[in-house]
Amino acid sequence: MSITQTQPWQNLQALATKQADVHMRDAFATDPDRVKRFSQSACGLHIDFSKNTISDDIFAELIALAESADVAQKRTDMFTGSPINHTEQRAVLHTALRNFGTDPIYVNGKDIMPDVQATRAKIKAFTEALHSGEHKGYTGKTITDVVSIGIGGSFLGPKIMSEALLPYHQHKLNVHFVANVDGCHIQDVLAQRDPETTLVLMSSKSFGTQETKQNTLTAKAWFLASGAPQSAIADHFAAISSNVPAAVEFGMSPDRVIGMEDWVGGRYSLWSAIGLPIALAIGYANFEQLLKGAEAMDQHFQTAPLAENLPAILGLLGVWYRNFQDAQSHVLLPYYHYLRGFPAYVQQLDMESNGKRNQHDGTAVDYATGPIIFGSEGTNGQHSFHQLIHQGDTIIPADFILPLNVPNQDNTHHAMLASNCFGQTQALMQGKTFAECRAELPEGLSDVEKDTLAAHKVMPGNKPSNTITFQTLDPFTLGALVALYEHKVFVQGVIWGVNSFDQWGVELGKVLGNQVLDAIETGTMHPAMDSSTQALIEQFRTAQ
Ligand SMILES: O=P(O)(O)OC[C@H]1O[C@](O)(CO)[C@@H](O)[C@@H]1O
Repeated sequence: MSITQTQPWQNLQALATKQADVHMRDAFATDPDRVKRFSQSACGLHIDFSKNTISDDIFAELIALAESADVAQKRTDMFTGSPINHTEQRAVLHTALRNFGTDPIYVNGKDIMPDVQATRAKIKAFTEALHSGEHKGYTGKTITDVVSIGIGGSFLGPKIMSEALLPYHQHKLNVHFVANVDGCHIQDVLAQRDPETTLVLMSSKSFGTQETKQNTLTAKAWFLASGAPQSAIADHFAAISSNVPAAVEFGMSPDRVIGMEDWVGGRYSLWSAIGLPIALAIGYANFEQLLKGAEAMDQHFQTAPLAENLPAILGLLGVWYRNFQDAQSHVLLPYYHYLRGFPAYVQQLDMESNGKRNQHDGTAVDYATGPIIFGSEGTNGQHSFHQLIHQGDTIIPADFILPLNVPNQDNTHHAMLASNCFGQTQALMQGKTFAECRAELPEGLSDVEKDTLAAHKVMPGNKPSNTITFQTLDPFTLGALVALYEHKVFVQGVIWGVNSFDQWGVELGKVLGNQVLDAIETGTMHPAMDSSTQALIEQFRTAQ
């Protein structure tokens, strides 16, 4: 039965019609306890979700919807290693990577936890060998810089979490991240490096990604062009991949390749060896805290009743806006400079997971699924796209994320940051009426001028937002925050009946891209190529 046939879904459709006449402003005015009922805390995170266009009835129906979609059972299936990524016949066990318990977790009858612990030990050993200077370059110098090459999940997690935890950097190594195949980036990064004190870390789950392989080949050529012997590759190149044979065939020394499992999705892989660059930046002890924060969120997700369950609440609110309020997108607004990359991280996590249109049995969905995710750091966004969020004709649910304290805090700056964060949520909720706008206009204007200007200044309000606060963004809290969004996405995928763990849609562009590359190199167009693509290739070839 499609989710749209369930009673909760039908009830929510009816409630949505009723809710259209309710403005949050009035809801707050008549219900002083609203914030108490619509706030929850766990794992050091506090979520105020009272500024949402929901009532108690709507919230109850959303919980019922999750029960009718059997979120609890699907959650257990994931945590216990069932092959829920059915189109790739794989388990989904990024949660095992941050499990510090002693219970076994079986995949195809094999307890995976000893391997998980062994990989953590390798991450620890590799980090300590570089931090202590034990691991030296071929000329005997200490490694000072790591160039981490990867893309997508093999780049966004490591880079953005390292950036977010800058106050926890150990300053033993400088870690540089390269993703794009645009040669400018790798050239710029290598131009500043000394081959004798640089280690290149190649991260690719599949070991089949063009950009990562080409960037690593360029780094290898740079290294050897410096006069380094081939034998030195083992000291200066390492890899992380689930395809260890391919890494070795590519020229990596076997003892410099750390494996990862195929039951870890790329966009869920920062907890695996793919997270090594994070450990290199913040130290293994802090990396373990990152894992422990996510473990705490896993335990909360597995045990908290749905109505008190942070990931379920965020997931269901997203479903309310996507399926009952015609929202197309969701904006993430971290009011913390170090978290400025978080929207980009969640973009891959959410859009590559739920940007799907088929249910498990293959039938096409007849309802909306994954939203467009975007965002930027606060207060910067206020001076660019918030105008549309406030006065545009579309609902854009927003997550405001704020640490209550920051390292080396300047109280004046931080109070201003917080005031803008909370003020934005209030303005979105409250809006400004025509009468309020008109009353403020200067006397000298005519009635027509006042009416016209006031109309332009009206802020409809009733715009939804969640506010996520926490004491400070330490590694534990960041781990919990990331796992919160992972499980939010999971809950939505279950409600929409899609497979959140494959990404078939990325393949065609790669195949056609290779055909275009062949045509660029040889001048021979692929027979099925359209005239536009052929013309673009011709233009490019002529310009070389
Ligand atoms: O780690 P890999 O296999 O190089 O893949 C990189 C990224 O490319 C994708 O497959 C998309 O093309 C992502 O899912 C993945 O995170």
